[in-house]
Amino acid sequence: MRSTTLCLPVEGRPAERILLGMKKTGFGRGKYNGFGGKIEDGETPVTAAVRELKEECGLIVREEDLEDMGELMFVFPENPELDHDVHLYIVRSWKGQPKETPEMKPEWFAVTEIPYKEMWADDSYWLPAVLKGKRVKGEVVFSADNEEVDAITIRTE
Ligand SMILES: Nc1[nH]c(=O)nc2c1ncn2[C@H]1C[C@H](O)[C@@H](COP(=O)(O)OP(=O)(O)OP(=O)(O)O)O1
Repeated sequence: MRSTTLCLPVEGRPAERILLGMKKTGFGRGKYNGFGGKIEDGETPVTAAVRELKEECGLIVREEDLEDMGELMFVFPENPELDHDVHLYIVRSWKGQPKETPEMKPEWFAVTEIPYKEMWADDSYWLPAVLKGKRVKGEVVFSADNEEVDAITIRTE
């Protein structure tokens, strides 16, 4: 099973704005999402999160500026090869400006205007808690078409 990262740049504490990216290629194409991807051999979740953020939207962050917001497991019963876990991070400090890359088109949203209908179906269950500063741990089971949530267990800390 693969492990991935998902990093959410935000402004404000509590969060007032969030940077999301419209994914242009690969898994989750056509959806707004945080920035991240597979943890490669030899990487830690944190080093992978730093690399992916730069690759996908050009922001340069320090490892110590990543706030660990927990871990989620995504299960696709009809496509077990898609099963993966994701290490979640929030970051509030970076260098550079968000820029469009071949993978993602970044866009700022007020936290009151997050486009949940154009995001992965699980996000509306856990993202509000994470934006309030709560760490989450949980599991999401997707429907046969990978578009709906069939079951979800989220614990907040
Ligand atoms: N249900 C879900 N909800 C969510 O909010 N993010 C999800 C998600 N399922 C996957 N993701 C995120 C996690 C991770 O950042 C990304 C998937 O990473 P992958 O490595 O599979 O895809 P990529 O096409 O980005 O590949 P690489 O960048 O080449 O590693 O999508």
